[in-house]
Amino acid sequence: MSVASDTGRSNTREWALGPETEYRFELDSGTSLAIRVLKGHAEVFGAELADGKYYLFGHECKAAVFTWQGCTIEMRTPSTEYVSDETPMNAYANVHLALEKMRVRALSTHRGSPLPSGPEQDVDPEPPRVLVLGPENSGKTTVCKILTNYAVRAGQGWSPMYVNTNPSEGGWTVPGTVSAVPVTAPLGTASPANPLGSAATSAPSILSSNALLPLVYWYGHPEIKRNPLLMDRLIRILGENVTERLEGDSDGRASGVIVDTPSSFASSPSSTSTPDHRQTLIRACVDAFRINVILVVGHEKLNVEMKRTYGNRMTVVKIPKSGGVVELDVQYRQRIHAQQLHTYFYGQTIAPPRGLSASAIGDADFDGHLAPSSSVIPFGELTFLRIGEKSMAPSSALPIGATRTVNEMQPITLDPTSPGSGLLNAIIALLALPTHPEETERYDEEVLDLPVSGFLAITNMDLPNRKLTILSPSPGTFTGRTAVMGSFEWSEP
Ligand SMILES: Nc1ncnc2c1ncn2[C@@H]1O[C@H](COP(=O)(O)OP(=O)(O)OP(=O)(O)O)[C@@H](O)[C@H]1O
Repeated sequence: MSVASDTGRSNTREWALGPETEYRFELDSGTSLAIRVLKGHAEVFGAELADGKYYLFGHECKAAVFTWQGCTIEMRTPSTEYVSDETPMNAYANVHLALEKMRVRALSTHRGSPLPSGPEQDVDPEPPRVLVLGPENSGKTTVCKILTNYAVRAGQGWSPMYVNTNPSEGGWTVPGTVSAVPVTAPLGTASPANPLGSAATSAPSILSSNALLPLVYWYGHPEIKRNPLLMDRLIRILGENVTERLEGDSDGRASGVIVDTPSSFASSPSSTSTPDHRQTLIRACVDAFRINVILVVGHEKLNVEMKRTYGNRMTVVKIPKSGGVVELDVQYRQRIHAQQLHTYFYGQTIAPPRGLSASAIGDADFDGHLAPSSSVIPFGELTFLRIGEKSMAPSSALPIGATRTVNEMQPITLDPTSPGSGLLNAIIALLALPTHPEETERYDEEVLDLPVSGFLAITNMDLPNRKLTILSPSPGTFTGRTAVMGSFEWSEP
């Protein structure tokens, strides 16, 4: 049972939540919410809330506070809110237990310890490498977060590798990327601008104890159909790097891999002229991350299709979609992209709701302010590239017999002096330096395989003096570096 009561203090309310219920909320633009647990235990998408500590939510965050045994929570300035006792948490917890068993067996084998007894005694123990698929707004990212957070909280020292292959979601950096990171502490949910918590690259030092250093590749666009070939290549290169990293780390390997995917992997794009690349991209993920478990969130047809394609060599399980998942529309997603870009450069700041002072919050949550650096550099200091043509029809849409002069993966050097360069206000990815210096001059397709060391925004172009102004998270020199443009634009808020 859930009971709300007014505490008498302005804009403060208490909710008593019954066992296995969740308090769901949606924040309007410009509002924030502070929640603390007064009694019992509660969690947000698998991350436990410490007793008595205020947790701030902002930037149109939509989330839920779930409790297994019941609890009392207090909140300030609630907006859209309701309590539900119909959640899929039991099903998700069962999946977690099954994955946990796989981890324990994989680690025991590696350490040469006897395997825990059970019917799987004869099966070669492999850690869980999980691919999460589902249609738009099915809650895939939330499932990935819950499973990752439960693994981290299991007290076994697991550090599951979280892989984000959804370029529409910023993950730890900016939208337009694919990334991976071994997670060692529960992933928070304060703002959709940081859907997986903060990363070390842009997090202030006060958060660094919890900071993550993701491996990031730049795709450059929010939609997969823009350049599926590039996406395929990035997934494979990310997979190679993840596998390489885990080879030397047996405990990390036993923790397994959890891969979040874009919704376009689950449903064909509506345009009839666009070839259906989803099967190819699902296969790219399966191969790249050596997937052995596929979770399909609430989609019977996809579940059947996956069982038919992969059922003979791995576990394919359909899991229920939560009734709490919010339908996010295109405008919301665009606002969040802008917010994510802003957060990357300026940090995350959530103003506490009215009536709650900064000292009551008592930590960095409410002010993760960063100071980016703006510098003026000559045109020649950076080499600018774009991958493929600006607007490119898929190969299948070309007239029969026609071949294109520029392919989807060809890096094209951009001339900042040319009026159509599109560089003004572009978000650009600064590529990591090649490990072999003799490769610095290569602008062939291999440049695509370089990870990103950071992102920049071009805020001004001075054509007469051949200079541009660049916003970067921290001061630095860019001489001789290569930067790749995508389709994201910077706008000062
Ligand atoms: N139980 C819940 N209660 C309230 N909000 C929720 C709940 N579960 C998920 N949400 C919210 O619903 C939104 C969509 O969820 P999520 O991002 O997990 O879906 P998705 O399937 O990964 O989305 P996409 O279509 O971008 O692939 C998010 O804002 C998330 O925080």
